Amino acid sequence: MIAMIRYLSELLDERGRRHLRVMLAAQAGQGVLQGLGFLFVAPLVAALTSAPADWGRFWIWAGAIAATVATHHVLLAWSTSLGYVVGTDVLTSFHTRLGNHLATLPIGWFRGDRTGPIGRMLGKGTMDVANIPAHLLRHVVVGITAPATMILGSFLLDWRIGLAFAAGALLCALALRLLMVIVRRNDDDYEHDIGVSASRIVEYARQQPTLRAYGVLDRPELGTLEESLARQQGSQSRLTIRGAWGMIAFFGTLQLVVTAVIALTVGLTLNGSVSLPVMIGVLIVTLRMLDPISQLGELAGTVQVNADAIGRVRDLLAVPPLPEPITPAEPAGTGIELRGVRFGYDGGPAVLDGIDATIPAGSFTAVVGPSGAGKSTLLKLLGRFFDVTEGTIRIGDRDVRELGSTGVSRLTAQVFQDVYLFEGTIADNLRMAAPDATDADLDRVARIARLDEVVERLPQGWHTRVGEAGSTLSGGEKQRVSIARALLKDAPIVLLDEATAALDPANEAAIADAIAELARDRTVIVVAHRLSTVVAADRILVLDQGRITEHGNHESLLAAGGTYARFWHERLRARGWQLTSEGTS
Ligand SMILES: Nc1ncnc2c1ncn2[C@@H]1O[C@H](COP(=O)(O)OP(=O)(O)OP(=O)(O)O)[C@@H](O)[C@H]1O
Repeated sequence: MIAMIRYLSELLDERGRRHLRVMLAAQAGQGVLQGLGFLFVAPLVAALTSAPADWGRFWIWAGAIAATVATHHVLLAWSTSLGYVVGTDVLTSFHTRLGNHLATLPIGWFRGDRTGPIGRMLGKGTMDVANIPAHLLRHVVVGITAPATMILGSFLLDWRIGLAFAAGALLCALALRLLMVIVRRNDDDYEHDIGVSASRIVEYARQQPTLRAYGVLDRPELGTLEESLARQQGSQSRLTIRGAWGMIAFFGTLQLVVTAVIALTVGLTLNGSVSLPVMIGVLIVTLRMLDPISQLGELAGTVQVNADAIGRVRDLLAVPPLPEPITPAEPAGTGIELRGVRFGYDGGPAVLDGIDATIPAGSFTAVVGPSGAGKSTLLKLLGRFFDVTEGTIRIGDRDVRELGSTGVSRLTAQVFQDVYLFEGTIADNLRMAAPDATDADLDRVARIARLDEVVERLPQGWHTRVGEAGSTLSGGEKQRVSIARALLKDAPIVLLDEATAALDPANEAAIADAIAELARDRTVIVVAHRLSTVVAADRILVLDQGRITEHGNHESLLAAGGTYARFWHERLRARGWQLTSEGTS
């Protein structure tokens, strides 16, 4: 609980932390007053049952009880409204901190399988975290401070009963801890499974055309969607059932403790060592204590689930951002130099293993190699989707880490295989690259990228919404939009991952022309899959198992008669550039 409060306060700014402190103090005050109110019953009964009745003392204690009840209610109203204030503070700060942090994470971190968990964290997770100060903390704080006050007070009534209460409280605390551990373990599994099935559902909906094209309804290697939903249901019912067993254990312990204390008190009263008013006071305290403690037990599962949500937010906030320079350096040119570049995903084995290459400014470089050689990874490192594990990548004589992400993004335009077009018109999708671009600018880049013929064909031209046009735009046409967008950005370096999918001859020729245009006065690095692109390149880097095994131009590599030449002749026969690992053996 202390850890949960500490995490909460980490999420808040100074004003929010002040609100949180005041709210906690008010709730603790509430608990103490509740405990005192019931403890005061014993002296009140003693004043009433003394012979003769001591009305003076009776009214003093009755007044004290009335004052505690009234103040308790004032604090209750105050802390409840503060709870909503802190909940709103947490919500605002949560979104701002997460949003800011996500913006600093390496682009490569945003893998498809993270969509589900992030979506869930920003939706349900947000509400879970805000729920803690708004609804839960009061019950937790009062559930601890009220019984603690009553237990301490009971030592004043009779030390033996006080000791029994203290031992019982310890047992109840252990049972509560057990309940929370059970919930935490099972909630972790449940959250994992629900994140996986959320990602699978999104994938299932998005990838229908591919799945149907191959006559399957699912990706068997990942298990069926039904299986992932069944796993989620399984972990949900385990959470519920095991949580229920934890609750039974907790409430059983509580009942046992209450029965033992009552039996002890009655026994001590019967043998004359405890007075009747003390017995009545203890009985009232014992029964009243059940209320906040039971609420604590009932809410323990929810508290744990919400505390887990905070834990996940902390984990996400702990993902190291890409280090950014305080003052980004200015590159002298757009030549690229890679020295001893090594990289492995998530600290795993090296996917690129000692890459050395020089890519002169204004050159057109094609990267070729078998599937899985590391070609796309190399492109991603050049775009600073990740930082290298070892070595350096320099643009214009400056390490990309000195240029910062914004600097690298300003210098590069990226055209990747999976062209993502945002909801909006074709013009909107292009203007993402240059919001102030005029219609004439759009027409100019469309001509170069051969997008003009696509726009002319569409009934609403530039104003065709991409959502509607999704079905009418082919893969090649989408890549033309992407190339036009890169042209509009007018960045000096273009990173292009050529589509592997087979294109019709018209699209293939259009894209080849567009790439040639792109390369006219820019530094272009293409992961090339088409023979026409490879031949057009000034330089070819042959990548195999994370290393550059050959480099040169088409003629020199053919003449060398090595891997490239073998691939070239094979692919020429196959009419396409689809290298496979087997080809190298
Ligand atoms: N996000 C990722 N996390 C972990 N491993 C990855 C990730 N992306 C790629 N890899 C692995 O890195 C290796 C190189 O992948 P990369 O996509 O760079 O190869 P490639 O040469 O571009 O292949 P292809 O031509 O098939 O696209 C592969 O073994 C791949 O499984």
